[in-house]
Amino acid sequence: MGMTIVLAENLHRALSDLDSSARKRVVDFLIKLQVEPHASGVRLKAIKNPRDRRVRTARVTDDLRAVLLHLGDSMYMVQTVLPHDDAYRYAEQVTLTLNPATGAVEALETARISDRVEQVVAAPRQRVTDQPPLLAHVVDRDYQRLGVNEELVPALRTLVDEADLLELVEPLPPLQRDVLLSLVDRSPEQVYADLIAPIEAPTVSDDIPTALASPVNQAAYLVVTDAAELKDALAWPMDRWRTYLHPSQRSLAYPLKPYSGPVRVTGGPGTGKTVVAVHRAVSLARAAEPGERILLTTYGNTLARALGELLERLGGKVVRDLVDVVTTDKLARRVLVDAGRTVPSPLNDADCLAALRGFVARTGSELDPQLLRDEWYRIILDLDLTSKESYLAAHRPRMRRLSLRQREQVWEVLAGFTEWLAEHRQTTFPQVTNEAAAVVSGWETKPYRHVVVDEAQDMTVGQWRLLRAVVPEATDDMFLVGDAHQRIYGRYVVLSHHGIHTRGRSRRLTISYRTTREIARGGLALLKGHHYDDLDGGDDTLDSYRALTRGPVPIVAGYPTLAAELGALAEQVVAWRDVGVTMADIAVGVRTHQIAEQVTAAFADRGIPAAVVTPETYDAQGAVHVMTVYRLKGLEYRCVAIAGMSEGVVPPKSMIAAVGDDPQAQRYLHDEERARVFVAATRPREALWVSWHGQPSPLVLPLVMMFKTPNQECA
Ligand SMILES: Nc1ncnc2c1ncn2[C@@H]1O[C@H](COP(=O)(O)OP(=O)(O)OP(=O)(O)O)[C@@H](O)[C@H]1O
Repeated sequence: MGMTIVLAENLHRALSDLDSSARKRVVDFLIKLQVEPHASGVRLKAIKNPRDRRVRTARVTDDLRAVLLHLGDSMYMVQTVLPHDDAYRYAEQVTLTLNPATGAVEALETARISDRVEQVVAAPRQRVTDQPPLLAHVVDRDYQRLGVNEELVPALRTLVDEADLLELVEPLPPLQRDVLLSLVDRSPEQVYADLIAPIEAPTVSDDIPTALASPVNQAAYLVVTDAAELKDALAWPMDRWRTYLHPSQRSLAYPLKPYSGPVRVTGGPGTGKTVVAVHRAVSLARAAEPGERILLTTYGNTLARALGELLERLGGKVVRDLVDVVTTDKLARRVLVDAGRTVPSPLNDADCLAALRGFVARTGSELDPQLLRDEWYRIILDLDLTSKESYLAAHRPRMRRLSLRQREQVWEVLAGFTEWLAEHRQTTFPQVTNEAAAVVSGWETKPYRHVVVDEAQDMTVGQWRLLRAVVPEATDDMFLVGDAHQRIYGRYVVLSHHGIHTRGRSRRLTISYRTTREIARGGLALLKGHHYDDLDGGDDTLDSYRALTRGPVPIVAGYPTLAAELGALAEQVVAWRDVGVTMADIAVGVRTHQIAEQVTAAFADRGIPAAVVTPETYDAQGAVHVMTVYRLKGLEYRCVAIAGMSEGVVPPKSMIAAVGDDPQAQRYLHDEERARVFVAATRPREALWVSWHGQPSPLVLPLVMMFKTPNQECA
């Protein structure tokens, strides 16, 4: 029988520093260790004077040594792989302990921790400054309750500078690091609620193999017992989230007992909602009874494709085959086709608007086609209203105010338009969705046992009706993730009004794993002073939203002309490339397709490869990805530029003119546009650029105030 091998998260970090041939040698070594531990190639050596007697080293290449801990007759934990001297230094000082507060198994580098503590305590700036300590609001008992190593406390009491804190936390295990960085601007109670309370059953076991099975440790260690699993876990490139979910994420995706009904998870950008949704789909698929199917759905094509890829990478083909990954629009068509109906290819939003324009021009109506489409989509079709009376009496949350006479006119034009569409054998997605919801409601056997929804904030009422109807009301029936701050299509929904009751089963994720603190701060500034809902009629807030890594300050700059702006942006792209960012890890988000074309043309003139991204080309290799801010939703890149953020473009002049002086309509327009800017601004993992020509859009002014360098003048 082979060995049980425990892979520490640390090892993955060490592997990312190695080139591919060295990584392959590490994988070969680990497979030998797992399969034939006594083979001649694997020599495990105890070292002199270890702090932890279980420590062993092993040769991987002439230069590289693995550092392991022998945890029992047939169990080894692999901590890291380092160059020879570093490996021995690490091996001498590492010690494996159980955190009494959290139950986490922690590999502590005691000497490094002591050195950092000494440095901080002795740092000259501590003595000359009269600033209060950074963590003055935390008392010793808090540290104990939050599982912070007691050796750090003297340094934590005195440090005044966040840079010192970053130094201090660098050698710590991930959970302690998260706790300490979170304490900078949160109370100990909030940090406890966010990071420690979600650790289910933090029963501290003295026995490390037993402790490794608890959720908190599954976040930092992967236990493997066969070579295939080992190979898969070390496949490259490796996404850390595949294996090391944060306890607050893991407890959502892999709950200890079934949920008694629908679950709602909210959280700001990059908090891992998609990752949790995909893990949830995997966990449901693995537990599925024969014949049960799972639906994993979202709003747009690009995202659905990305979800399918994540699912397969995480769960493999067996899981992928049990889960239908489709947009909710496609689901609607599929249901009708399965019911034997003929469905013409539906018009998309833009085509529907064009058809309405033509119809309005032919009938001589003076109503604005955009308004007509909004009334049709957001009220008549969304609420599935089939009579004029029901339309005139309908509740109109977040819609433009219209007089009774105007609404009568709207109904008449739209009744005519609906007939015209039917005569021409055309339909739209909301119509197909309503028909599908009605059809599937009548089915005794539902097509799915579980439904998982990503980007829930952008689903329409009609889509919720359909989603509720495709799955029976039962345990674990629906799992929804979303964020109203990122609602870019203005669909305000109260889930409980549509038979989706999540009360008592809602959770919020708060740590962004994507953005830097600087970018998160900018994102929050964009939304400051505005209110957001929690998808179920309550309020949501990003008060506890935070990022843990640092990065460059966003570049926020205005130019006199579009040509000057795109010239400067091209220089920035070259600067990113020069520091090693690949072209396909750079995205440019703009407000319109026309500006997207102008960006690619300007880049082409300067020899920078760039492609306007569609769902089919979203992974275009070797080129900067240029797209509208809508398409950036759900995606992420190392560097993101949002360009053309000028007054009159964001929001577009034509839309401002169309809403006229109705203050409510103006507010909704600005809310939607703000959400788009917010979504775009929170896509980068490392660097953000925001620019405009002429005057800046009022929506980016908070960024201008926060980041603009004094020598950059607005044009
Ligand atoms: N536990 C984790 N450890 C490391 N990385 C993680 C973890 N969870 C998520 N990530 C990474 O953080 C990034 C954001 O995750 P994800 O896309 O799931 O967030 P999201 O909340 O859906 O974001 P958005 O709302 O902005 O679309 C991804 O790169 C993901 O791989």
